[in-house]
Amino acid sequence: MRPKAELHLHIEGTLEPELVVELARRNRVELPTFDVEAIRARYHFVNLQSFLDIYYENMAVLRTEQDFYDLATAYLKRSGVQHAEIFFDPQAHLIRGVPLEVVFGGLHAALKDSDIPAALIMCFLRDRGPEEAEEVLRAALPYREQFIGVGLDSAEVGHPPSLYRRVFDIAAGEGLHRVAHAGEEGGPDYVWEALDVLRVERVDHGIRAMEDPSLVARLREERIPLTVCPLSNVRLRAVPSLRDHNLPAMLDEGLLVTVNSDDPAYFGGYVEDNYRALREQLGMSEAQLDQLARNSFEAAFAF
Ligand code: HPA
Ligand SMILES: [Zn+2]
Repeated sequence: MRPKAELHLHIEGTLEPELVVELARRNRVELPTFDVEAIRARYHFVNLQSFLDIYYENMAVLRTEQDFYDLATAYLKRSGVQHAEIFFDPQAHLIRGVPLEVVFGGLHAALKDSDIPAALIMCFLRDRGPEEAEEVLRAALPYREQFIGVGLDSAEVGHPPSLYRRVFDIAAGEGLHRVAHAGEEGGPDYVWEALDVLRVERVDHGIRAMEDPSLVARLREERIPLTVCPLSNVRLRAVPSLRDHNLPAMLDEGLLVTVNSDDPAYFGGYVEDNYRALREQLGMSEAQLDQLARNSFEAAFAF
């Protein structure tokens, strides 16, 4: 296995059905079913929103610092990577009454105890608006040393990056790195806004950037990394099948693309599974896969 870094991974998206059941029992949370296979059988998605509905629903089992510790520890043990920059969604927990100190406490301790170097990137839920994002950032500043950057995720279309200018400006002022999901379901205009308005240093997904040649030129010239998630794109129907994925074309354009798992518990695999699918289903060469793995270290913030 070639060494690689994971740069697009939502820690809540590593919540495997087995852990959902274990945590539900531990915390006495009612579930529609305690059958692991029945939980997994629900993971058929038609778009981003249909995934997000289940993703947020399952988070109900995450209640204590120990839960967040166990979640992150389980991921780090099975990630198969040498370095990880990990997203988390504090608002998804705050709105359920789980305080920020519980989330930071558990995740930070897990990263500290891990053999793999890892860092946290705090994401704003773009479908909850810019005011709440700013509140969360201010509430997180006492934990400033525990995260390296901010990101923007959740439902993309209708929630353009430009709405988040102020909170990203504040983050930049705090010396935080900046990334945003853009061009997953949204068009190239969302990627332009992420670059021009939010001043992001990496674009998460960004596959639809390929629809705009001048945007492709900008990304190439500035060597802006794109964190692509092939199995996620197939499962959320951002692409019809892996054979139709434009990842090889992105490489051919000279873009700094990387391969990542996004939400591996939901999309059928961790980073190595994504590489294997690219080899087996898309026929990508070992040289191309080597390039993608090297890119992941060049694109990392904290490596
Ligand atoms: O792929 C994603 N896109 C947007 N928001 C998300 N939150 C978890 N995964 C994703
Ligand atoms: Zn994502």
